[in-house]
This record gives sequence, C-alpha cells and structure tokens, in this order.
Amino acid sequence: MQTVMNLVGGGGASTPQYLSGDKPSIDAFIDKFDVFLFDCDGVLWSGDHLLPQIPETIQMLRDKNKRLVFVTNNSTKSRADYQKKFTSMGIPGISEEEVFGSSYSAAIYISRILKLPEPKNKVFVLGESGVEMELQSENVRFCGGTDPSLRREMQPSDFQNVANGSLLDADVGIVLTGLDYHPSYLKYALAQAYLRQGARFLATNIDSSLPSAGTLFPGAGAISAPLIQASGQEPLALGKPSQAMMDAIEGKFQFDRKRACMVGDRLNTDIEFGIRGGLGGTLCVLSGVSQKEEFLEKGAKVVPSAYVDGLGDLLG
Ligand SMILES: O=C(O)[C@H](O)[C@H](O)COP(=O)(O)O
Ligand SMILES: [Mg+2]
Repeated sequence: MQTVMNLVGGGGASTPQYLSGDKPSIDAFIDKFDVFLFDCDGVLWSGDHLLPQIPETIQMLRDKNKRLVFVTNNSTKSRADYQKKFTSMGIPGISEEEVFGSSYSAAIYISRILKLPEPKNKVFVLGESGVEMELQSENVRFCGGTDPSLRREMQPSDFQNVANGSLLDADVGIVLTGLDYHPSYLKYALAQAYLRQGARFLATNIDSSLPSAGTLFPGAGAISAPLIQASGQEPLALGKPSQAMMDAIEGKFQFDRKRACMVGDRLNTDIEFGIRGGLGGTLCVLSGVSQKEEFLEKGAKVVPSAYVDGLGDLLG
C-alpha cells in the first residue's frame, strides 16, 4: 500500500469531530453532503450480523433525499448478491445499481481500460464467485476461481504438469486475486506460473483483515501475500483506496465530490479513499477495523473529518 504523508480529512479538519450524542453537530454534518459513499463490512454489518439501527439510519438519509452508493472492497459477492444480502439483512430498497464493489471495479478495469488483445486476455481468478460473476457481466473470460478441480491436495504429478504447461491455459494473460475462502497450493502454483509467463498481476483489494462476527479474519491481502512473496511482484489493486475506483464511481453516479462524504471503518482503505478522492468529508465508524487512537495520536497519517461509535449514532 502506497504510504501517504498526513492525509487530513476532507474539509481540512486536523482534529476530527466526534459526533456521537451531539444531534446539532450530526445534523449540520449531514446537511453538508448530497451523496454518501458507504463502506459495508464493519459499518453496516459484521459478516452476517447486522449492526445496530442500520435500516433506520439508511431510511433517515433517504428521507433527507441523500444519494447513497455502497462501495465495498469485499469481492466475494457480486452487485446482484449484495442486493439480495441487503434485503435478507432487513435493509429494504437498495438497488443493484447502488452497489459498487471491488470485483466490479476490477472487471470494468480489465474490460474497458486494460483491454488486452485476444486471445491472451483470459483471467486466472484466485477468489470467489463474486469476481467470476462481475467478469461475466463484462464478458471477460476467466478460469480458476471456484473451479472445484482446484480445491484439492497438490499431487506429485502436478509439479511436472505445471512446469510443462499441460495444466496451464494458454489464453491466460491476467492473474486476479481477491478474498478467497478456498486457497490451495495448486492455485498458487498455477498463478505463479502464469505470472512467470508475463501475465498481469491485479487484485480486487489488499485489505489485510476482514471484520466478521465481531472480530478479524484474514483479508484479501492475506490471500495475495503468498503470491507476492513467491513471484516478487506487487499487484495493481483496484479497490479502495484506488482512485481508479473513485473515478469510475464518479463517472457512473455523476456527483460533486465536495458534496460527497465517504463513510467507512478502515483508515487505509475507506478514509484514505475519500481524502485522496478530494471528497468534502470522511466519517470513520468505530464498529469495525480501525480504532480512534490510530487517528487521534499525534502525527497520525490518515485523519477523518469526523467519527462516530456506530453508524446508528447518526440518528442522534
Ligand atoms: O479482506 C477483504 O476483502 C476486506 O476485509 C473486506 O472486503 C472489506 O470490505 P468493506 O469493508 O470494504 O466492505
Ligand atoms: Mg469496512
């Protein structure tokens, strides 16, 4: 992750404003923005556990005619999957169009920006179905991923077959990593072989950890780390804080960045994303990964404009 010196919250506040329990300040903060970009894991839910007062808070912002965009780095689900998750979690009225995930960000980067020539433009996926569905939505060919034949022990013959190329797909020109709950030595061996052949190395995101069930688990960055070590290469990450993602979101939703606020639980993805994007504000929610000490300490690298203990605190 590129280090950035002293990224202070949009609006240039050096000391972030604590909003919880302060209704007048909350209302004044909300009134500054027309658009809210919402992170998901650690802000709306922790895995399958919905955090307090989320549906009411979303409804309150809707009632104030605020535009909402759900910007998640979690690549395991597609936009359609997220639409279903919102509904199943009791958050009604969220459309697929309001979701912008890192798997979608990666898919449109590959199909609309990278645009590798046929036939060597196929993607070897180290990730879950969300990546596959978004690549499909952009007509990008792929292999690997949820292919059950790769969820097995490495056999002695596999070494030879990777080395002689018989296990490789000649059309692969890109290796794309995301959060994979089924990594295997065979998958890593194939990915490394493709990178040695000159394939591009991309990642949906490289978050080190995943907030779930109230604690932290290995994140997408922990999944790509062995491949970074083995190949000696660093992937281009297309999720937050990548500004390629911010440009794509602005392009799709057309908004004034100064009237937009990024809401997230992680400083080096969400808050950095909003600040580097020149948004009018950033709000850190302390119900996920980052702790307030990280941005209140002297010389903190990334400082949000404001913070709350939980998103529901915006109800005042
Ligand atoms: O490891 C990951 O992929 C991340 O922890 C997870 O995706 C974060 O999702 P977000 O907080 O951006 O919704
Ligand atoms: Mg998060």
